[in-house]
Amino acid sequence: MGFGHDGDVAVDLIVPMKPPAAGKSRLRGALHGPWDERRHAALVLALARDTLLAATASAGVRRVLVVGSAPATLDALRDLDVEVVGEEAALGLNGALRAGERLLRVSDRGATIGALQADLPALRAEELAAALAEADDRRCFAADRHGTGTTLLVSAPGQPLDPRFGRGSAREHAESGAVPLRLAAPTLRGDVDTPADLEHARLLGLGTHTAALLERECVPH
Ligand SMILES: Nc1nc2c(ncn2[C@@H]2O[C@H](COP(=O)(O)OP(=O)(O)OP(=O)(O)O)[C@@H](O)[C@H]2O)c(=O)[nH]1
Ligand SMILES: C=C(OP(=O)(O)O)C(=O)O
Repeated sequence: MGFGHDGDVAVDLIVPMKPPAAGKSRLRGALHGPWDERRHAALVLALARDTLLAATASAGVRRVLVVGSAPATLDALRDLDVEVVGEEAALGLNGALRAGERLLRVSDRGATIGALQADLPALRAEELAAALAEADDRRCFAADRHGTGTTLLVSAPGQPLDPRFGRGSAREHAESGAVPLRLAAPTLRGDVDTPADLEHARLLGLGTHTAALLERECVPH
């Protein structure tokens, strides 16, 4: 349980996403010019694409399930090694994560389930793998670089994920008994909610899709 055939940890990850044009509203000032739905959605999808490429390349990751509130808006991600499903109803962020967990447990009741944010464009597979290894069958979380949000929550094998994402989620996860991961993992903690976060991720080293999009959009650096 929680281990792959080779004896390594094996985690099924859920990545929740709103429609890209609607999500990440605090990032609306990141691109130049008047806000444009199509360009904003392209940025949000680029962030997700880089996140998902790192997640699927990470040791210790078995499946990656993207749970979208409107999955048709996520078609651009279907060429990746991920599954894309929709919520049956508007469930909210934690409801969508619980729905993803139920779906994954149909295949493996004893699975180790993780929730990963979709806005980690500098994420390195090695850092995610190290975080999953440190979790070591305990319910654990990685706080974001500000210490307030959560970028990764992992269940114990076969045990509830019990997601408490939202404002102040790092504290909520700690108070619910999840163990804070200690490793530095700056790219895992570098979620992008604001233009300042995007600049921080750029300093860490953006994934190729976000970097190319910013280059096309002529965002100075
Ligand atoms: N499937 C699903 N994903 C959600 C839902 N609400 C939020 N998310 C996703 O969860 C992640 C974190 O959500 P939030 O912190 O609310 O981010 P956001 O709403 O995209 O960003 P802001 O508009 O800037 O607050 C983002 O990737 C969202 O797209 C939901 O109801 N269903
Ligand atoms: C919902 C969360 O993320 P964000 O930083 O995108 O608000 C969270 O950290 O729980």
